[in-house]
Amino acid sequence: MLVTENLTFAYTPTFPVLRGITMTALPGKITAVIGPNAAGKSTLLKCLSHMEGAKGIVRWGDCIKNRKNRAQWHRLIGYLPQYHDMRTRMTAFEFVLLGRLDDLSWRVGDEELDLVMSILKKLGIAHLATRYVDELSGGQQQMTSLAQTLVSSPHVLLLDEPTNSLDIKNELQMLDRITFFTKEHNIATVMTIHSLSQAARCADHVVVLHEGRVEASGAPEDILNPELIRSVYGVDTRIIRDGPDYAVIPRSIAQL
Ligand SMILES: Nc1ncnc2c1ncn2[C@@H]1O[C@H](COP(=O)(O)OP(=O)(O)OP(=O)(O)O)[C@@H](O)[C@H]1O
Repeated sequence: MLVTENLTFAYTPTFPVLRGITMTALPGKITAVIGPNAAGKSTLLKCLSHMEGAKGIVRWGDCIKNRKNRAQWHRLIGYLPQYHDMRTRMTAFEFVLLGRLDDLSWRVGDEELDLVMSILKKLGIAHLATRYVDELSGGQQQMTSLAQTLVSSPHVLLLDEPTNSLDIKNELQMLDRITFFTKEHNIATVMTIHSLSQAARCADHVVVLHEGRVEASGAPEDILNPELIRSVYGVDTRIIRDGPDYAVIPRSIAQL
């Protein structure tokens, strides 16, 4: 289980961005981190990855993240940032293979090549294998980056707005594949996402961040209600639930 206890972080001393975050993310489950712009969602993922150090505790089982075990921590984590630079003359296959860099020697074995191809197939992008990544569309680049993140077989998957720039079909496909890998490989997935409807649809657990604090957390159906959304986002909404379908419909800016 990924655990954070009282996680506190500031880019500049006078402006704390994360203020005592305590949360857990279970293997085989998707934890969606939601909240308004600038709430601290991306910063939280950076602090869970090897990128930023923070006060408080981040641990995976008995392994507590610290400066000395950066390499070990790096191997546990697959991190897909919000923005990734794909301006490189490399095929999608080569780009994904780079995700195995820690395990590659001077010769790339058949096992590595098969693994890359199998991930591309499972993500439905095998047809992109020989295309240059700098010539792919935003959505295709997003999928290719996810493949690179998954190919290192992480225990924890940190996805920062993975559905950014995807059309509705690819958004569904992306979320379904994230769900598949999370369950199939028993990964603890933590994902930031702006669509409350999609968060409700695919997450097992939701953490609501507001001004760097956890405002609420729990199963989507237990916590995503118009009162909470009004107080966190300042928007009046209507929620429609019909079997597995869950839609959060924004109606107007709330008069607070
Ligand atoms: N590198 C940085 N240096 C200084 N301040 C930063 C830096 N990155 C983010 N911030 C600030 O930290 C706060 C939280 O930013 P963060 O990107 O974590 O929010 P977010 O919830 O992911 O927002 P969004 O939904 O807009 O992506 C914001 O006030 C932002 O301006």
